[in-house]
Amino acid sequence: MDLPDHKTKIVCTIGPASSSEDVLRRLILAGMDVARLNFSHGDLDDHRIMIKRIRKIAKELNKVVAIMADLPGPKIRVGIIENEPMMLERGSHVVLTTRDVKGADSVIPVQYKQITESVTEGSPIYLNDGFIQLDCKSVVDEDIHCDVVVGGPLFSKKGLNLPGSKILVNPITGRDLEIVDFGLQEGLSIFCLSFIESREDVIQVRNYAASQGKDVFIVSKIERDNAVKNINEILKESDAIMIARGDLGVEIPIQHVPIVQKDIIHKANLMSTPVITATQMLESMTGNIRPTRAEATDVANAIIDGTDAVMLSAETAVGKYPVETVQMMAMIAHSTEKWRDHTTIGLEMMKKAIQRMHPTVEDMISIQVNDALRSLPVHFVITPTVSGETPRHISRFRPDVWVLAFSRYPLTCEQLAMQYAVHPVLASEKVDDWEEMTMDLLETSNMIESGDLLILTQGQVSGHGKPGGTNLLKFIEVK
Ligand SMILES: Nc1ncnc2c1ncn2[C@@H]1O[C@H](COP(=O)(O)OP(=O)(O)OP(=O)(O)O)[C@@H](O)[C@H]1O
Ligand SMILES: CC(=O)C(=O)O
Ligand SMILES: [K+]
Ligand SMILES: [Mg+2]
Repeated sequence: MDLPDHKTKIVCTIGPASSSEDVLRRLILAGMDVARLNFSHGDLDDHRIMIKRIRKIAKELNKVVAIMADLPGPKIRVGIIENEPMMLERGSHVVLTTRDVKGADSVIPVQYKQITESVTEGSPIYLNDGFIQLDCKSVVDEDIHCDVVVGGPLFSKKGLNLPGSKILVNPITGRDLEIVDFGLQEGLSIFCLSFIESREDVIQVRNYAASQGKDVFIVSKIERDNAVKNINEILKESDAIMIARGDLGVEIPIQHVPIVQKDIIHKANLMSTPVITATQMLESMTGNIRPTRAEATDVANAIIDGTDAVMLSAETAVGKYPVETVQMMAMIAHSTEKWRDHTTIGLEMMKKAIQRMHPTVEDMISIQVNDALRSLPVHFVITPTVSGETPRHISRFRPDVWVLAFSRYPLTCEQLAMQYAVHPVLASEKVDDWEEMTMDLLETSNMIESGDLLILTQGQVSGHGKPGGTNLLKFIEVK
């Protein structure tokens, strides 16, 4: 068993720059915990190949690497631009059209047919993550006439945002459900829902999978104003949250993003819901070997805010330095986490907040484990788990020792790969004495020595493998 020297988890978007076996292997060795497949790009056959390849290499390296399918949702995109990039000049006039044409001569095709109903005179329209801004002047049949307020180069398939306008399509599209079918067939369980607005959207996908007899792990992407407003109800229904700052930073005023990030992370931490901070974290490393000071600080601040995982998009999908970017992220995490160990303010705040919210037995166990970690020189926390609940509860306090989560269930291990300070380990089906098994493993891996102190959490032996039953805390001194 190899433990990294940072506890923040790293999510990498896989794309042309990272799809070879060699790069994937180096990404995993550099610290990739979760591979994100963005189903907005590539076809299902490409994704099938990637799933097989990632699984094969993870197995060779004996490492849990989760695969996360990010569904397109109703993301609006421009179509194909003939001579890329199309340069949009400030003050000039362009036409967005739903006609089936290629982009040329200031005419830009858009795939979302109802855009002509969504916008009216005065509606702001953003392209390419908000870098280009248009102002709607008039809608004539299938054409939207616009002034360019902020210009720039436009490439094919870039996103289009309409903050403040009503989007006339359900956040969960037919295409999304087809991809869920595909993912379930390929043995995936983790799905990211793009542009959701309410708990109903999450429930729809969960019920859809349940109707096929499958459990899914849902990562709700917060990238619309309504999702920010409905964060409490969305958190209750979701298994994880992603702060998808790319679209979020256009859908809400960009100056609100930092505080929304802190607020959502805090709420997710209290509920033991893992949270991923995404987009532009080390963006300049797409082309450069070093990040900017602001980017390095952004990664560190997200960790200090309490994020479980940090995510790379273009940096690993299409960047020049995918492996170096992951190494950089790991170094920033390592350095930042060392600082966190010197503060207990977070622990006290978390304890008070949890005690105000009707704590359960599991909440109290997690508080006691973390209290013990502050007072005693504990080496590891060992949490045999069925659903992953116990390690998640303990992890939310951001402990400075590893929580070793042993599970018989491969999907539980994958789902724990995005959890701060939790190291999932796939255990054999046959284990019945967890204490004996884990002690043997730690000894043979030379991870413990005589006199070391460990904590083991245990549930009632019900024989049903029913999750949620952890009610014992045991201190073990290594003989
Ligand atoms: N599988 C892929 N194939 C080709 N390019 C990809 C792939 N995945 C990502 N990219 C590229 O990397 C960039 C950043 O990736 P990212 O996943 O953030 O996509 P996005 O298009 O901005 O949309 P989203 O809002 O869904 O994240 C994209 O603009 C795209 O050019
Ligand atoms: C990741 C993503 O979808 C975003 O940042 O918008
Ligand atoms: K997507
Ligand atoms: Mg997005």
